[in-house]
Amino acid sequence: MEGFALQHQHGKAKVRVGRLWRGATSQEHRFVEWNVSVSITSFVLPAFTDGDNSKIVATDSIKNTIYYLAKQCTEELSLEDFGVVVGQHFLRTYPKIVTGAKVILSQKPWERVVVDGVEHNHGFKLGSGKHTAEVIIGSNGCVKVTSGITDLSLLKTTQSGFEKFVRDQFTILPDTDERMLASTITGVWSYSGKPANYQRSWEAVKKVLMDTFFGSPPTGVYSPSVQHTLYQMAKAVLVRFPEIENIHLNMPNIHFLPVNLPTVGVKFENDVFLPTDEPHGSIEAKLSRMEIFQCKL
Ligand SMILES: O=c1[nH]c(=O)c2[nH]c(=O)[nH]c2[nH]1
Repeated sequence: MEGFALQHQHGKAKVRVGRLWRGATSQEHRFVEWNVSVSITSFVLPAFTDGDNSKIVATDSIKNTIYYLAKQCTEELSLEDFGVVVGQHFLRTYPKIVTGAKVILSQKPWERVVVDGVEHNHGFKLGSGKHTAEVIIGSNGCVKVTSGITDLSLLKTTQSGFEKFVRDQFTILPDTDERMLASTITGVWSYSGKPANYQRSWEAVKKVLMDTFFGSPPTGVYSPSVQHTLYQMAKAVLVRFPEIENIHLNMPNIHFLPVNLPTVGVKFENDVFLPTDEPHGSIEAKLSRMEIFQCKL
């Protein structure tokens, strides 16, 4: 091809879908709001090189297919399972054209409202922490699923410090064993095997992440750094869920700056803060299971 190599894909990005399941017998409505992006790899090189569109599945058709498949899913299903349905559709419908599909999804955190301790049949409010997923399907039908969470904003007002770090001529920050700890967490984890229920699994992972960040309600748990807390959170997930093979956590350290007003005699006593968004500490890590190599003697 004219001495060049071209890698290409096409699809539709950010297709917004609301899906309501009304329940045949109960009054209880189930509702999700999804954002779906599909990207397919296919034999459409002539479209790029020669203007021959004859093998292009139109991105408009891809968008319409997403709505069609949402309609076909008459039973409630998880974000991940819908991603698999969408990806497999294109490979199965066009086996001679489509060689792979990548589906990136997110779910708005609508959650059922509870009124006076009773779950509402059809009332929802926005919660925190957005469920994300990515499904990659190869030409051999092999499916790779990752799940994730974004915008999980957590804050604790004590049981956090940062001490004994490198000191040089640029160091102003004092050691402290008493500070706020706040982060807006993004996490992505991959499954080696399919969990019984992706949505239940996602909720359980979110709970483990939060419980580990905060520690027990009365006393909490001391965090000597964001790094250490991140590691504890990631480790707790891998220990608790054998079907998860790795987890990547991004935990910006969102600073609450001490307010001192010396001219009027106001001294910071961990009471009045200046909340900030930027700049923030940028701390991320991926924890994976070690592969165990067995020697044959
Ligand atoms: O938990 C922290 N980790 C750091 O690496 C760091 N750096 C910094 O200035 N404050 C903090 N806090």
